[in-house]
Amino acid sequence: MQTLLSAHDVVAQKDYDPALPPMPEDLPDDEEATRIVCLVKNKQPLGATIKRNEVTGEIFVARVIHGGLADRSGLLHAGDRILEVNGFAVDGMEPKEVIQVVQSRSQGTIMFKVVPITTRPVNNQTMLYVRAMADYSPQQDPSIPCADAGVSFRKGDILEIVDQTDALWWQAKKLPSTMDCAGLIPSIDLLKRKQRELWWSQPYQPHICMQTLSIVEEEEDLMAIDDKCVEADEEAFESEELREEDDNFTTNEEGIYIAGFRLSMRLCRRQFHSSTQACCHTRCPSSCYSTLNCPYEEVVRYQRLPQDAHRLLALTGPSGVGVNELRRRLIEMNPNIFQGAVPFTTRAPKAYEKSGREYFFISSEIFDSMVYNNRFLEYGEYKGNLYGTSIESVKEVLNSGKICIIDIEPNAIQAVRTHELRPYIVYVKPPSLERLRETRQDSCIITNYYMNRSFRDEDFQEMEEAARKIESQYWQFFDNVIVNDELHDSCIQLLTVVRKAQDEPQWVPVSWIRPITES
Ligand SMILES: Nc1ncnc2c1ncn2[C@@H]1O[C@H](COP(=O)(O)OP(=O)(O)OP(=O)(O)O)[C@@H](O)[C@H]1O
Repeated sequence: MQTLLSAHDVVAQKDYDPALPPMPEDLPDDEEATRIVCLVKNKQPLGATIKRNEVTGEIFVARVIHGGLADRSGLLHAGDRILEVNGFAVDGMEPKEVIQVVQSRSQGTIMFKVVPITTRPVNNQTMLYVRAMADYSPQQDPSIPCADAGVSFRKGDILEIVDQTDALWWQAKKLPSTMDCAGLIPSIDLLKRKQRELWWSQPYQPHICMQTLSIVEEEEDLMAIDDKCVEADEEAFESEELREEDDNFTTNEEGIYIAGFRLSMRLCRRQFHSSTQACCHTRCPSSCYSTLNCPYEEVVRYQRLPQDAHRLLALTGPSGVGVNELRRRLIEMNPNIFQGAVPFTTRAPKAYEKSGREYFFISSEIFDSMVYNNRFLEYGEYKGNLYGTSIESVKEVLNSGKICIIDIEPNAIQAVRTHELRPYIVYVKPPSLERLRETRQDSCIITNYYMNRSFRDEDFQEMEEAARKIESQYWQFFDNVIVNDELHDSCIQLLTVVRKAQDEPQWVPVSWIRPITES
């Protein structure tokens, strides 16, 4: 017992605090209150940046990175003035020289003598989650205070913003993250400014959306030339369409009709997708100009409740990649669960057609008024008739309790992304050229001019090129990506993705959950 007590006394009398330098005796009365901060550093960075007052030469802590060593110590704060590092007076030094002093002690104890900031800003910020709508690389940004402290991100990445106190540099973590430590990202204003500078610094390069428009014009020219060399005349073409529908798209045994696969509708969308991007600045939604307005989109985690309507499933991809094939297979496999939306048209019904089954047949006046009232997700013209997929058609399927599955041109994504449809957007990506050649040997495509012809090498190259353009403009909007290599595997993948979309929490724009009410 006595040994135990004496052991206690020995331990209790020992001094475990770090040995601080003795207080100088000749301290002037007006000496500022200083704090000695001792940090034991392992290999990880200190987690703070510094800046120099160019007039006085004084060195200050510019920011403390959330979750970093300095932050976790709770002893260093943005605005603290650094007097000494490991006994070296730093006033008048260049920030680089100060960093060298810190780095010379890559591990072990570092001692800072600081004048603490008197009024520390209260951090009353709530956590914010955003989806990046642009790419950012700190290593290529000469204006970042410390490139090593930066977080790089790609379009579509989810960022957890933990600090917005600085007007220029926010602190964030890229999710999913196992790191405690945040990093620097440009604030929304700074990123907008950077994008604007990039935009205006390339005045002679055609902007992406303008390129798309010129492609459309080219296609229309081609169409005019090709009218002379189509394999079949219009009638024969129509009858091909009829045969296709007889084979695949009539009522099946249970009386379920697969809507939205009609050839004219598909061709009109392909030809006239320019109608949703009439003007670069106002309508080009997702590319160049609008990302300047919103480089970060605020998002929340959303879990659909069993009683809620299903989320719309929208497939998109370059022409010929297999969007329709995947959609058709999904509906055929589970017609009680999946259904397409019935499109509208101004063309006259054929003898075998029923309104509300193949199409809703309406007059041009009604069609125009629906366009005027923004009731179409997509619309266009083909051979003098108008075709379009309406919001109501989609809602009708969703309200019936089924999952509505549609395919859209990428430039219709913005029209689909509304809180009432809450779409889950799947991008169908082509595999490598080699795999396209191997897997599409027995497949046929429908081109603007030929009904069913074998794939050619130039089709694959066009597909790859189109995929590159789509990805560079729209990647941020894709909730999931399926590489359509082996068809069977892609179908299984799509089924898994659908289950995820409906039953697992997903990041969605905050405006879908808390719609902005106009006052
Ligand atoms: N993974 C695949 N392997 C082999 N053939 C495929 C695969 N996916 C699709 N196909 C075939 O490729 C052809 C084009 O597919 P599909 O009609 O679905 O294209 P799409 O993406 O809808 O393009 P578009 O809208 O321009 O018609 C079809 O004959 C289809 O059966």
